[in-house]
Amino acid sequence: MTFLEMLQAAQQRNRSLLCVGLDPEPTRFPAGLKGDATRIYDFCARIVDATGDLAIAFKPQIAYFAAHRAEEQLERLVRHMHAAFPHVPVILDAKRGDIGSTAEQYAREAFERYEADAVTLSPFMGFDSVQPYLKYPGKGAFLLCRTSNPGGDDLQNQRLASVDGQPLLYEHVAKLAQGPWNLNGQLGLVVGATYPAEIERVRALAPTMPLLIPGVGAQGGDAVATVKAGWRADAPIVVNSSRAILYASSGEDFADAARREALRTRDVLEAAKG
Ligand SMILES: O=C(O)c1cc(=O)[nH]c(=O)n1[C@@H]1O[C@H](COP(=O)(O)O)[C@@H](O)[C@H]1O
Repeated sequence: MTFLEMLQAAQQRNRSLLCVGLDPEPTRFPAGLKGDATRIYDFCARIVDATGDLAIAFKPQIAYFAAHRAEEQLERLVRHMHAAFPHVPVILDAKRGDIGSTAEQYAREAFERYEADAVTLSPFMGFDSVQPYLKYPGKGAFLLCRTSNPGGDDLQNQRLASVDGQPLLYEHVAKLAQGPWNLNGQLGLVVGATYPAEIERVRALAPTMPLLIPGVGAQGGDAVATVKAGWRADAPIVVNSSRAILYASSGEDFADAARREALRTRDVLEAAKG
């Protein structure tokens, strides 16, 4: 099964475009777990169990584990995701980007060590920095294109005078990813929910690619506008929310509250398909 097929199957099975982001911050854990980095797995596994039937994907952010020396907890968590929800793909958010020989190690880390189904990558170093990830059949790679943060403007909105049609940098990334870089149909693009007009533009340039769209929830992106701009029946969108789900309650009921928020967001996204 290809990564794209996995996404399509999860979308249909769970009737969902919602990606549950795992960005565990021990200081925000509920009493009993609060401040204890050895309990990252326990916190995240409760969230996974409470939301897995509502998700098109899970997206653990590697920095939140590595910063606490919790890489082994991340390995265990991904194994748990695969065992409990085998039809829900896992996107490792690592935003890697390096020369080919180093990229081979990052690819091995993402796909062999952590057993992720897809990874996020920075395309800044060019195609040879992306190619090693494409040697893993069935795995996906999402390239940062038009990111959700305000500073995304600094480079991504610059015009490339040397390229035909003088596109903006993010438009050029979208064209490369839809065209010559997408050797085996493994690529997708990252576009922020905070910029629906740019989602629409990316969708026009990359009509068949899966889009990973973070920025609803804590960053205030418009979920309805996101779906209207990016969703197509034959090209999935994966709309990520992390903190709004993880920290929906700081009490003992955190997993139930996470489920309620995931359900609410899932339903808003579904309704917006029209
Ligand atoms: O690649 C990403 O996942 C990503 C790209 C982007 O443009 N913006 C963005 O927020 N992200 C990630 O998506 C998550 C958003 O988290 P919340 O703002 O808490 O929903 C974080 O893990 C970010 O690192």
